Amino acid sequence: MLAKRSLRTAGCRSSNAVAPARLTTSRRPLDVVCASNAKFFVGGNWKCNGSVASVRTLVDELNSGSVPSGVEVVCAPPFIYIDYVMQHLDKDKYQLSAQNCWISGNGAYTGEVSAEQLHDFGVPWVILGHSERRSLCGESNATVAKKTAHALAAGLGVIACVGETLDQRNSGSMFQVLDGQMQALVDEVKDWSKVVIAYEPVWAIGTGVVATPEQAQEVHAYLRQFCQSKLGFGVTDTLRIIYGGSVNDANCKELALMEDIDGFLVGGASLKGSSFVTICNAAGPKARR
Ligand SMILES: O=C(CO)COP(=O)(O)O
Repeated sequence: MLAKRSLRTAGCRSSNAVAPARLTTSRRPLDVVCASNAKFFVGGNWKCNGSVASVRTLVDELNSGSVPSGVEVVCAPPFIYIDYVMQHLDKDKYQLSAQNCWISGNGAYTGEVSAEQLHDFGVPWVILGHSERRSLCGESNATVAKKTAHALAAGLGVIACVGETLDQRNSGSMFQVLDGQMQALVDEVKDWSKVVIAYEPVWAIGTGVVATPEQAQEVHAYLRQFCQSKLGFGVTDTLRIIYGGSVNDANCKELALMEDIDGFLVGGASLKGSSFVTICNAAGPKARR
């Protein structure tokens, strides 16, 4: 494990929020590290939501919204709607992402979509290691890391997700869990220039219990220092570490102010065009031309 620091866990935003229990560790404060110099990054993970009609409406809403050119915005529809979204979403504002891909190339893998196929079809990004795939589909750290390396080799950019459960946070194993998830990636990934790390605490996903800006900042700084110690400043200078978990149009600005938050991965609020566009505009001075 890396440096030691204390965790502040009070102050969740939702009235029906269940705040993760307070805990302290004997961690030392982290060295100050610089936040990423790359563009602010906002991803919309539509998950397994939508219909032909609702996707059409969402695409229209997104196209009518104004997004700063200094923010990189990526939308991740379910596979079945990618073609429609590719045809109709404004490419000047939005890029496309898949939500998953297979661990290797084309072959006898019924029901899967390969990174090579995504690249061939013109999809530049893929989300890998989302906690829903880890918990519901049994994807291990090693699987996620191998998928990431394969997708990068196939030419995709990867939004690689990490994050702890509430039990792990409360029992004090959060940093070990994050270390394990990150180390697996460090072991497999050779070129980090097309990797975005999404810190998504599982207890904040779809719960309305957003991490406080301080909670998110603390983990982002930890992850950045982890990468700095393993990969060097050359990588962390441009590595985006984005936050996901109950981000919405009301809480995004406050989170975006934190030094080490380089963007967001948005679930529920990405299904409403106006909310997602507001989140894309939360970068403030972090939006780089
Ligand atoms: O899982 C998420 C994005 O990948 C976050 O989902 P919510 O924004 O709905 O909490």
